[in-house]
Amino acid sequence: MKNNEPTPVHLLSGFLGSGKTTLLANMLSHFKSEGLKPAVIMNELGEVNLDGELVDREVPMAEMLSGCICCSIRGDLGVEIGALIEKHRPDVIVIESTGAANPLETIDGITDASMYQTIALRSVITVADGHELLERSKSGKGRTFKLMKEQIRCATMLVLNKSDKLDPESLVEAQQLLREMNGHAPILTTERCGVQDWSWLENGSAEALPVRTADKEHSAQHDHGHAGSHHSHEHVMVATYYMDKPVSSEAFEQLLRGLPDNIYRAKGILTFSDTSSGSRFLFQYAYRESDYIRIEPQGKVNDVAVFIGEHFSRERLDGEIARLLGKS
Ligand SMILES: Nc1nc2c(ncn2[C@@H]2O[C@H](COP(=O)(O)OP(=O)(O)OP(=O)(O)O)[C@@H](O)[C@H]2O)c(=O)[nH]1
Repeated sequence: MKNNEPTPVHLLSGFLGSGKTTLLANMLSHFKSEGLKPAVIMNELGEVNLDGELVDREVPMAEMLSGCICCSIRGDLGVEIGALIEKHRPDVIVIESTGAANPLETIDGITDASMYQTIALRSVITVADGHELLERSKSGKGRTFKLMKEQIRCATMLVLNKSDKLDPESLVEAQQLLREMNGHAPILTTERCGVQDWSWLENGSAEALPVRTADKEHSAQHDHGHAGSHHSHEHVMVATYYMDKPVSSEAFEQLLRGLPDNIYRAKGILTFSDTSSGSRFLFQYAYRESDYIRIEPQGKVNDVAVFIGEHFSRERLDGEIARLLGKS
């Protein structure tokens, strides 16, 4: 991992018992076979992490117990990520959320963390138990089904697991259902999450959920690395820009005012060039309202702006940020 490159983060979501831990174990073997050093954050609602027992003991792991990362212990996520990076310098971090977690809230928690840590959310992988999904879709209501749908909708990669429990006809039905709920994410059909080709971890999903720095040189490298797959997915959810210098507060406010409606949330930490020297602000933007709080962060904290929305044009935002930084 190069020093200034954000650590990629993959979020594993999926309903209780769908096969998340099975997939996690397979993912970790894959990373290790590539010579990469993974680290894991596991979240359990209970007091003990039983799944942790199933995962390779050599892999650094933080356990967040007795609460759900999407709500009660969300603030701790950044602290845990920071501690993992500091102590183990992993090449990649995988977060397994509880099956009960609301994925949008969890994504929000990760982007909160990216204000304090140099990380980049690269993919949201949702595991679905095909049989369970079909059963629940037949009744078509209830909170569980709603949550399942939400987890599927947010995914940049869908794993349709437990294919052994479905006859060929039901398998096609389950695939179609996933496609209806999420028109963008590729679908992998698996038994025991036996993924054969992991290449999407390095590129496909990263393009679907681009998180990049505003640094030109870095972007150029990034673009070069992924040449050819640039406009294959437009389902953009999060765009993160690490700012390498102060920006004008007026120009920034203008950028926020000009955001399209499908970018509904933004937040970050910025140093403004037109306020008294060294002034750093935490900004929040939601539902077209922005809010600034003056802060004095302890230790090294990046200037960063995170934008969250659906299907927005990343190119346009890239351009706006470059202009803000006086780079175009
Ligand atoms: N039949 C069948 N069972 C599977 C498959 N994949 C996983 N399982 C089993 O399903 C159970 C749940 O798998 P896990 O990987 O623990 O699922 P999880 O999503 O992490 O579960 P929670 O931690 O409870 O949310 C385990 O007993 C697995 O052995 C599959 O493809 N087919």
